[in-house]
Amino acid sequence: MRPSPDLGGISLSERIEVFIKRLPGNEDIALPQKMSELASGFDLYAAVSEPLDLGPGERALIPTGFALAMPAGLEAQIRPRSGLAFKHGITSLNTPGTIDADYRGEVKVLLINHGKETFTINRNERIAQMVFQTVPLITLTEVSELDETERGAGGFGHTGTK
Ligand SMILES: O=c1ccn([C@H]2C[C@H](O)[C@@H](COP(=O)(O)OP(=O)(O)OP(=O)(O)O)O2)c(=O)[nH]1
Ligand SMILES: [Mg+2]
Repeated sequence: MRPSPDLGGISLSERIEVFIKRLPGNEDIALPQKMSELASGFDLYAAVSEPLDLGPGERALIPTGFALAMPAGLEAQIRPRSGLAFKHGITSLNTPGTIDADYRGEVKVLLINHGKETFTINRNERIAQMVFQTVPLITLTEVSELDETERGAGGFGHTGTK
């Protein structure tokens, strides 16, 4: 058996428990679901009270009907679904959206319509996906000088013309 790398206490082979709370009035909304065994993301379902029309260029904050509590050292990212983006131009404006470990409010999805047609978001429709990630606990230490590297300050394409 191969050993799991140590990620500061979080073992990749261990399941990490994240608490999810359905918010009142959302008993009919599906909880986030993985659509295949090893999917990265849990698909998120729209908790709009009635169908919401998103016209070309319009954006809207879509409720999901749940809140989370996850251990320190995790975050959740809200990412677009590629099918909605490809077929309809529907994506998440602030992708990847950041759900902080200490956030206890309703998880929301900021959608924008980059397509040419109005897109209707129905209750309980899958609108985005949520991927959990580990976030190392960092202390930022101010210094007056940084070490030297081969790259130095080169960036923004300095290694080639394309
Ligand atoms: O797509 C998103 C992005 C954020 N949030 C919630 C959870 C997150 O923990 C909180 C704050 O998000 P962020 O830090 O991106 O927003 P901000 O503009 O910096 O607001 P704040 O000052 O509250 O941190 O809003 C969502 O529900 N969905
Ligand atoms: Mg913030």
